[in-house]
Amino acid sequence: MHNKDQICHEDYQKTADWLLSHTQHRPKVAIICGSGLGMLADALECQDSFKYSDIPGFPQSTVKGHAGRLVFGELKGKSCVCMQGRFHMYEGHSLSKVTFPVRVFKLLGVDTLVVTNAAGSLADSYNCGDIMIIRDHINFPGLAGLNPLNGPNDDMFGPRFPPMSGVYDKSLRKMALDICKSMGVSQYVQEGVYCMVGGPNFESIAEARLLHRLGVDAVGKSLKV
Ligand SMILES: O=P(O)(O)O[C@H]1O[C@H](CO)[C@@H](O)[C@H]1O
Ligand SMILES: Nc1nc2[nH]cnc2c(=O)[nH]1
Repeated sequence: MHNKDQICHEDYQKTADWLLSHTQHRPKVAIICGSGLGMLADALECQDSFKYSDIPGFPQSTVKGHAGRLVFGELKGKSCVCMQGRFHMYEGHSLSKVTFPVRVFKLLGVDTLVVTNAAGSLADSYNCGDIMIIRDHINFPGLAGLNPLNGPNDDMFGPRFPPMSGVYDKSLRKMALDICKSMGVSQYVQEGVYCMVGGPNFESIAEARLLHRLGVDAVGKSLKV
C-alpha cells in the first residue's frame, strides 16, 4: 500500500527501463549539476540527451537557469549521466520526487554519485567563489522529520536505518583535492560541512549566525543524500 505521494519500485523501474531502451550508455557515475554548472554536461562526448518532459515519470524543473535535461555521454572515456538541473523541495516537489532521479540512477547501474550546487558560505576563511568539497552534512528538514526515506522501506535501495557516517567517500574526496592540486587551483578549494535548509528564502542574519555556531561551512536549499 502507498499513498499518492509515494512512488513504488515499479515506477522507478519503468523510468529506468525507458532510459535503458533509449541509450546505449551504461553509466557507473551520475553527476547532478547545480546552478551554474550545467555546462559540465555539454562537455560529454557521444551524447544522448533527453528533456525531463520527455522522460516517463520524471519530475519537471521549474528553476530559471536549469535546462531540465538528462545527458548521457562519455567524460574522459568513462560513461556517465548528468542532470542539467535538479529538483528542490521549495519548488513544491515531494521529497520522493526530489530524489526520484537518484533511485533511477541506481537501477541504471550507477554506483558513484557526484552532487554539486550553489551555496552560501558561512566559514570565516572562505572566499566568494570558492569550491567546497562536502565532508559531512546537516539535513535540517531531515532532522525535523521531512525525509525522503519516510514511508515503507524499499530494501532494494538500502536498509531501513542507513548510517550517515561515511556517505561522502574519503577516497573520492582525496581524489578531487589531488586533482585540484595538480591543476594549480587548490587555493580555491575547501572541505567542510554543508547544511540543507528548506528555503526558498535565504537565511535571516540570526539563522546564519545560528548555523555558523553549529559548525556549518556552507548552506543551500539542495538535498544531498
Ligand atoms: O545549485 P542548485 O541546486 O540550483 O541550488 C542552489 O541554488 C538555489 C538558489 O540559491 C538554492 O536552492 C541552492 O541550494
Ligand atoms: N545564504 C545562502 N546562499 C545561497 N546561495 C545559493 N543557495 C544559497 C542558500 O540557500 N543560502
